[in-house]
Amino acid sequence: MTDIRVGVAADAERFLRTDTVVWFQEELSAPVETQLLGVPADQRFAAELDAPTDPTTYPGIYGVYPLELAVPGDRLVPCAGLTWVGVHPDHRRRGVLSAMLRHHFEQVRDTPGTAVSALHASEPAIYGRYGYGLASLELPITLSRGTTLTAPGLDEAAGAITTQLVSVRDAGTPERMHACHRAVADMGSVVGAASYYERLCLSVPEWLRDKEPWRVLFARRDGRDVGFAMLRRDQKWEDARPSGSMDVPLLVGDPATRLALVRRLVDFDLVSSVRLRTGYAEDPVLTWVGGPRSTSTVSTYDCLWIRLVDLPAALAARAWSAPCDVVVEVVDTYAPWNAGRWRIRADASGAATAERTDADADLLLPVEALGAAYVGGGNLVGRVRAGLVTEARPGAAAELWRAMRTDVAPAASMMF
Ligand SMILES: CC(=O)SCCNC(=O)CCNC(=O)[C@H](O)C(C)(C)COP(=O)(O)OP(=O)(O)OC[C@H]1O[C@@H](n2cnc3c(N)ncnc32)[C@H](O)[C@@H]1OP(=O)(O)O
Repeated sequence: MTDIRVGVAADAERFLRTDTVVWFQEELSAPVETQLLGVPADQRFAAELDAPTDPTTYPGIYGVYPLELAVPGDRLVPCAGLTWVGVHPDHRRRGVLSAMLRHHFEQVRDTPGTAVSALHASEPAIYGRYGYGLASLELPITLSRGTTLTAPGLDEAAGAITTQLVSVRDAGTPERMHACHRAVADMGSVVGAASYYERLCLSVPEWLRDKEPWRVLFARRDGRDVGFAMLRRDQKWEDARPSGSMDVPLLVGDPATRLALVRRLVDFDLVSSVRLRTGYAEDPVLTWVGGPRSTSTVSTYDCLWIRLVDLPAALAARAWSAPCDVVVEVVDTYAPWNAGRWRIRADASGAATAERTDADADLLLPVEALGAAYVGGGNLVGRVRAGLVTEARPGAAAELWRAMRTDVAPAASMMF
């Protein structure tokens, strides 16, 4: 078999061209570095083969956005945001992705301070084999114009919010978005680096065509930004009646701020439906409107996939919900340094350690089960019942799960 070598992609144009072939996209007029904004040059990687290949593209590419993940305990921890993954159609199904992911895990392992990798999957069947667990769900919610949102306990705080609509092209918009997001990241969501918000605010002509530029509705309290909704409207008329739609990929703020923002979003002139791509399993929006049948539609998709790359460091980085003392036997093919037996102990203060042990295992689990449970979304008892985790000591899965679960389900993470 041909050898596959993975390293930094020195040729940015070749990297971009590979992406264009993989995703069968039109070529954009924006400069190469503009299109790659947010992926630092030393975080663009490529696979090369020993055999001769097309010199204008790479056989495979991937990139990493430097992110922060909001974990239990109200903390932001560094997280490698795996993205731009693509294998040239001529080289698929020969192990290029597998080689790139082995490389990615070694890179993350060797990056001080970063213990987890996360992604959004193009197809859900790809990443479980590499140790990523499905950590949260996304429930896009569509609301009709004028939907009533009932939240008596938040009315006063929401009433103190004013809103301001700006364009992504207005000076300072990415910086304001970044500052708001870092200040109020919901548990389970990710926050980008400053350059990621510049990327969100790019106005590439081919992405716009007949569409309005993205806009940002900032929420302000006492003269300060406290949240925002990113939005775009699409004009439409049916039988001479306005039936425009609005797309909202990002909604940030504490509950009262989100209430004020959503109330404003369902009260835009000429817009008859608002699609919040930010919904999640325990999203208060679903409660405020009176349940799923009070929406126009609500659907369910996989959202963030999380992979523990440095298992003991990752487990120690979050707060734990209850004490536990459980020995787990971890199966990990792609990051073999995690494989084997670990004693996981959490105390009443919420601190936890994972240490190597020779003691008998209480639980046998694939590393993706810990990734799925990392922000409190993937029920370990449910996995035992589903035959995906094996319990040697009855009650061990419940003990570990009670320590890892969280009071509310993880929020949906923004797309990256
Ligand atoms: C985080 C992100 O960026 S998500 C974006 C992912 N990229 C895409 O979807 C772009 C289009 N697809 C591609 O570029 C490629 O098909 C990739 C990247 C998904 C897979 O690359 P390949 O080099 O073909 O994968 P590789 O040969 O290493 O396959 C490894 C295993 O995954 C399986 N696999 C690969 N792709 C898929 C898929 N789409 N669905 C199910 N299984 C898959 C292979 O069958 C193989 O299984 P095996 O180990 O049991 O034999």
